[in-house]
Amino acid sequence: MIRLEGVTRRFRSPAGVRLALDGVDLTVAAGEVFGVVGRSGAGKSTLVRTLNLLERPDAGRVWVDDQDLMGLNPAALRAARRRIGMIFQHFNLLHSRTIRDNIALPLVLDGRSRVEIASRVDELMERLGLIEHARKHPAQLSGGQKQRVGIARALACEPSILLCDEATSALDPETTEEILALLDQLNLDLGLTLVLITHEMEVVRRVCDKVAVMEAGKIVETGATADVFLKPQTQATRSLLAEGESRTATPRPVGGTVARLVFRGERTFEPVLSRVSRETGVDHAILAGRIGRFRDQAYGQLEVAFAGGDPQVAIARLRAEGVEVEVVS
Ligand SMILES: Nc1ncnc2c1ncn2[C@@H]1O[C@H](COP(=O)(O)OP(=O)(O)OP(=O)(O)O)[C@@H](O)[C@H]1O
Repeated sequence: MIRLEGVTRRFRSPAGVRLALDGVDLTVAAGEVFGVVGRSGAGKSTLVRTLNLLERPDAGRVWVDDQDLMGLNPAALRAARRRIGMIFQHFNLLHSRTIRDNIALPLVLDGRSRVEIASRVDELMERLGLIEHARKHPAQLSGGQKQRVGIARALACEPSILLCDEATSALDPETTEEILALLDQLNLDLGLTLVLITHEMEVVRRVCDKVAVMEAGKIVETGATADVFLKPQTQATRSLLAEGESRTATPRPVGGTVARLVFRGERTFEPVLSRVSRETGVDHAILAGRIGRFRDQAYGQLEVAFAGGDPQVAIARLRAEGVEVEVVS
């Protein structure tokens, strides 16, 4: 479990004082996959670096597994940090060392015996499909393979938490999917708590149970990913979600009632809209739409203009069928 209370971090530079974190409260439950999103400069990296005190807050508290990290002496903090692994956008591997030695490094620093190190590294290379690369150097591996090495190294001391700072941002879409599937599996197999910092909304949709949206050093919205993404409450979230949306054209103005419909789970695959149309005599034109998956459920979003009959009757029927309806105009 991770808990931040009133965490504040200021940076002083010739340009003045920058408030990177402004009284952040955050709770991440054990075993959760938690995403943190926001624009460049919102404070995401600073936030994730406070979780292991790589960045020491100026004010506030940081608890990890019921330990107050700010109150620990240096030796106790080093021990606590072993329970918190971290992976990075550019992998941060040692280029002069072999893959095997890169993975072994945290165990060597922790003073483990040679026998224990050998057996743990073998186990990690096996789990992450790296056996054939053991004697290679990082430069000989693809981006996806390097991130696997990063993950193996981060898992070496059996952490309960893995912090992922833009871990897929340097990877192509196919490799991103492969690494996300791996993180998803590690969460399920090991009960590992994951905190993912990302600017890619699709990453959050794909793997995160919960999400926090940051703006100017504050968390402006947080909750279950499906709730936050399907019913955003702040402009910051709406504009992040709107980026990369493919709207071929601004819809031509239409008369009548326009509504946004949200289908979740099994509803996504049922012909609810056409059934309601047929039974109520209310037609609809589809103005915009999207279907996809969150980690735990499918979803569909449609913007429709109702035509003919009584739109209120159709809306009441859709709601009775479990479709969420928001009337736009
Ligand atoms: N070491 C530092 N010295 C001075 N200012 C800093 C430092 N680290 C971060 N900042 C400032 O704090 C703010 C938050 O930065 P941070 O890197 O946490 O944002 P971010 O959301 O991770 O952005 P990005 O996605 O671009 O990495 C920014 O205004 C940044 O310029």
